[in-house]
Amino acid sequence: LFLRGMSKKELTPLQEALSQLIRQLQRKDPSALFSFPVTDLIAPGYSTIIKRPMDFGAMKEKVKNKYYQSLEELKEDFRIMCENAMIYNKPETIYHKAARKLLHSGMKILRPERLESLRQSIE
Ligand SMILES: COc1ccc(Br)cc1-c1nc(N)nc2[nH]cnc12
Repeated sequence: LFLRGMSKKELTPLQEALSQLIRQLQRKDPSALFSFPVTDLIAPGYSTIIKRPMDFGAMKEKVKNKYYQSLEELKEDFRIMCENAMIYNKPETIYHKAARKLLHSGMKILRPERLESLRQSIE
């Protein structure tokens, strides 16, 4: 059978790079506040206030489905995820502060020169 030879784990270089970046970013979210979607149960009115919900689980799904065409698209989703939390949650909350801290450390992991050299290693 065709699938016999294909180990299911066979990822493209882009998928490998994206998965590695997500692993590094998730390490900066030890409370796993960003691992799963925010529900209206956890955060009343969230789905009406936040137009583009995003979380690490959704990012992994997009990698698996080959949705991302570039590293930059992952960076964009990561930024949206952090900004959502900073929009919905007031500045003095732990969630707003966690999001700001995550955004800051994530932008170091995703800094342009880092993505540039990663991009070259994929081509
Ligand atoms: C998945 O979200 C959570 C899970 C568990 C717990 Br406790 C809190 C959240 C959460 N709560 C709020 N208000 N804003 C967020 N932004 C990202 N996470 C959150």
